[in-house]
Amino acid sequence: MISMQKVSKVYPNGVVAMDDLDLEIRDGEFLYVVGPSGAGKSTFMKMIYREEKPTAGQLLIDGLDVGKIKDRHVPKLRRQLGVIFQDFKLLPSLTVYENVAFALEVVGAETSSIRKQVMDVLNLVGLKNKARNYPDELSGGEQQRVSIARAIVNKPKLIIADEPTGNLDPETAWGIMEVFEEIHRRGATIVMATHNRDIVDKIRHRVIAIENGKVVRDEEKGAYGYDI
Ligand SMILES: Nc1ncnc2c1ncn2[C@@H]1O[C@H](COP(=O)(O)OP(=O)(O)OP(=O)(O)O)[C@@H](O)[C@H]1O
Repeated sequence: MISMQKVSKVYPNGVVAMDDLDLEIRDGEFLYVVGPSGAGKSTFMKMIYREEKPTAGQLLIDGLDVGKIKDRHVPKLRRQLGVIFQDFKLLPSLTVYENVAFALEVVGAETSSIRKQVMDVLNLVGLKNKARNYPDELSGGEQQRVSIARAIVNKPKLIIADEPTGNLDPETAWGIMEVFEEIHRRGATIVMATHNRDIVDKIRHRVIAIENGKVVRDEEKGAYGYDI
C-alpha cells in the first residue's frame, strides 16, 4: 500500500524532519506511529497525504509516486485517502449530515445515493440521531465521530489519523478506537500517530517509533514504549 525508499524531508529553515526513511506498510495493516514531540510524526503523515513533499527519496502509494504528482492531481489522491485530525476540522455552519454529505458532493457523487451513504456511515459511528445537529451542539467525541464519518464516507482504502484522540478524555478515546477497529476489520489500512500509551498498549498493532526523523523501532503488536 505504502512504500517509502530513502525518504527525507528538510524544511526550508534547515530542520531535518525525516531522515532517509525506508518503510513498507502493507494492505490492511494498522500502524501506530509513536515518538517524542517534534520527532517527525506529523511530517511523516503529511507526506502521505501530500501536504508536504519529500525533499529526497520516493514515497509510493499503490505504486503512485506521491512526491512527484502535479499539484492539480493532489485532490484526486486525497479522495482516495481519509484524513482525520486532532482538532476535527468540521465546517461549523453545516449540520452533521451536511458535513459528511459535503465530502461526497465534492467528488460528484449521485445525489440519489448520497443520503443512504451518509446515513449508513453515521450509523456506523453511532450518530444517526445527531444528523440535524451543528458541530457546536456536539461533545468532542461526537465531533470526532463526525470527522471520521466524513473521512470514510468515500470508502477509502487508506485512513491517515494524526492524534485523533489527542483532544478527548480517556473514555471517549476508547469509543473512538472502537470505530477505528471496526473500519480496520472492514479492510481499511490505518496509519495513526498517537501519544496515547494506554491505547497502544491495549489494542495491539504494529508500532513504529520515530525519533529525530528516523524509525528507531518497528514491532508487530508492539507497545508504546515511552514513559511520557
Ligand atoms: N513547516 C515547518 N517548517 C519548519 N520546520 C517544521 C515545520 N513543521 C515541522 N517542523 C519541524 O520539524 C520537526 C518535526 O516536526 P513534526 O511536527 O513532524 O513532529 P511531531 O513528531 O509530529 O511532533 P508532535 O508530537 O509535537 O506533534 C520539528 O523539529 C518541527 O519543529
